[in-house]
Amino acid sequence: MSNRPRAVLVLADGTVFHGDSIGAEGITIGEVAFNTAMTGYQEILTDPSYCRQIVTLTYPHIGNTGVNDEDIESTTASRIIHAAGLVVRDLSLVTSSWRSRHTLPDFLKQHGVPAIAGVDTRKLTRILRTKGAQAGCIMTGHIDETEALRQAQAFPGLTGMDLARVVSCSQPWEFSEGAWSPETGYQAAGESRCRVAVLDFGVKRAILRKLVEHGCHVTVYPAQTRIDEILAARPDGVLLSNGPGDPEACDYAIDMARALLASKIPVFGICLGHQIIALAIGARTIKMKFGHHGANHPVLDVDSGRVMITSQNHGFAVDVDTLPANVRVTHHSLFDGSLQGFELTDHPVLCFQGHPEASPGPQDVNYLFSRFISRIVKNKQSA
Ligand SMILES: NC(=O)CC[C@H](N)C(=O)O
Repeated sequence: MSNRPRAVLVLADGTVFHGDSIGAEGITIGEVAFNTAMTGYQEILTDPSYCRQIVTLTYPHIGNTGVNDEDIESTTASRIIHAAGLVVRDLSLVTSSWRSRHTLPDFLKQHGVPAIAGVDTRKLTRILRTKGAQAGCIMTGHIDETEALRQAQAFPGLTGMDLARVVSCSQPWEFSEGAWSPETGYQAAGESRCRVAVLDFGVKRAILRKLVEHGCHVTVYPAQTRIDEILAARPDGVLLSNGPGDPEACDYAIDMARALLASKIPVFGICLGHQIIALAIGARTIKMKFGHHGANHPVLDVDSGRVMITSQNHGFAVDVDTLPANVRVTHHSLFDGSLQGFELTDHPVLCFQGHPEASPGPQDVNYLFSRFISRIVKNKQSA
């Protein structure tokens, strides 16, 4: 037994896991999700899409490379870690990376996020896979298991929760950071070829960087920005970002997307953005049993017949049976057949459920950014 302070993770079904506290002291509740990525705990913790979720990493040894200043996905200085809590099997005793600035426990403490180590994450994952996603509570400091169970059971669940407006920025702002290289760090934006408006539902920095890398001048807008304000800025393309919570609860974004589709501006929807566009055209979304969270999910690119290994993080999905006739399915999951990508036959719109920007994960579907930019260039030429 270690001499670290104790912690418990209590699931809403009453299962109790004992372990060590490796983060902030206190209590946190959220939906417990498991992520199978072998690397990238820093990107995962700071991805705004994990708001109100307690992340369990199935890879057993976590913290080895510490935390650096570059791999933070959050765009807001006021909230760096978005995950509600962290569950790991084994915390590395040693931190080693030339970029490391903090240890993982120090980072968690600094940002007030409770975390537990020493948990049998295989057992936990099997429970989540078998019974489906459920709420949980991590409690550290003074531990009262009955109270932790009460709190876990009181979590209302992510269905119906609009979290995009919670994590979004409050003012429009410009982003100009390009790709990272070990020699130069993040490169400054070069000359821009087009102007892209990004609707921030909880956007990851990696998405913004990809746009800059492709020669876009990027303006980021709050989730509830009115369509007139976006169109008044005359963007050449619009990106609807990833984000946390239930897409169906984002009625303002669905209305905005519907109005956007009435224009002929090229649109790219990623993850929550993909779901919002699907809702705007009359399809439905459903809560998945335990979602897709990982960096090794095979997805079929229907056009090329090639299998892409993708980064995924979603708990809701578009119901493929509710798609209208003007949808052309471009990608589907080879794990469970769920919809992964579509285009519209009557509008330059492309949508992807996974994460083409990776971060963490493979870069196989990076080509969607080039496709979006070539649509923009084509549209500009024909205007
Ligand atoms: N990464 C995302 O954008 C997630 C989208 C949505 N919140 C879901 O869980 O399905």
